[in-house]
Amino acid sequence: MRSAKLFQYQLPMDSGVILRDQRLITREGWVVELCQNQQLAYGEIAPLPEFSVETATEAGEQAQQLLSQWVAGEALDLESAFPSVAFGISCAMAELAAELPVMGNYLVAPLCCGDPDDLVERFNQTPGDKVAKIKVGMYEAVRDGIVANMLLEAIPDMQLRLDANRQWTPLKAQQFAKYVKPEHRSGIAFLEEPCRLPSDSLAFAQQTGINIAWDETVRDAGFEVKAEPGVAAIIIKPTLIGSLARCISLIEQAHAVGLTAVISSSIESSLGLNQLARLAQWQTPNVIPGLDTMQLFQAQLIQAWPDCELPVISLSELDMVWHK
Ligand SMILES: O=C(O)CCC(=O)c1ccccc1C(=O)O
Ligand SMILES: [Mg+2]
Repeated sequence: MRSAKLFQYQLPMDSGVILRDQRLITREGWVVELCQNQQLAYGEIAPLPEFSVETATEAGEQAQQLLSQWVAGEALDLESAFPSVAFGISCAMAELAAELPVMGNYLVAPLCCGDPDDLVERFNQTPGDKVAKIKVGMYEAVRDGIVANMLLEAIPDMQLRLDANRQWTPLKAQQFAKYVKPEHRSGIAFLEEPCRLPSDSLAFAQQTGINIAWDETVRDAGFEVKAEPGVAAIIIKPTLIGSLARCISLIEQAHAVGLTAVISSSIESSLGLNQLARLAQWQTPNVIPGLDTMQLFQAQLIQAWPDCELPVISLSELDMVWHK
């Protein structure tokens, strides 16, 4: 016997969360509940404004269709579903089948704003490799270069991940690189998407010896996982990519050609973030995931994130919008 429910959630965000051109005041999404033989399983469907192709409304409508099929015992075609819907439903199905292991990797790469004392303190509080991430490309490229160089000098045993989100022209990317001393460049684990064009990013990596990672490019039509000089990693944001099976296939392809795969958040609530930590522990056990996004919220959802003190909104407080 099967039944399914869909709940709607809205969570208040911290005041300063900007997505591309838009301030994100509330995070909106859906919680899927699957029930089979009295066993319950959950998943989160949360298209990210400015990043997802689908809206929350469209995702909710498609989720209802797919959940109806699931209740009727039909096979689901998640590969043609919206990525956020495919991810949320496949997570709930994997939980039900006890395929998604319970243990998570909660050692996130701290998102840091450039203060080395801040980072040193965070590293002192957490075990594991020292890996941090900074966003670049928002201010002067030269300033970004100086900050990166300073952090690498201050914490020599740290691996730094940088993320430019395609903000630089090739010239600006060069200006950045000029300020990172050659001896520090190996301390950069990777720089995500320096330039608008992937070909410019590749040329940058090969000219500067700074490794890059694909993030946006992974979601471009026709993307193929392949080893290329200067490419170290691919970033997997499941809510933007699709089903667990699709994410795992990309991870396996990356590993097969010697690339690192990094599971990363699309600003899911604590519910989805916990599942991402579990996916990371399962499929990329030796890689610190990019999941330091709880700090962007003012509340958690259903399941708390480790050591996060924000209030937790329970399932019974959500509106059930559909059930079958
Ligand atoms: O990757 C991380 O460490 C955090 C997540 C993150 O950076 C992100 C989250 C949502 C949308 C875009 C981005 C981004 O890569 O800039
Ligand atoms: Mg990015």
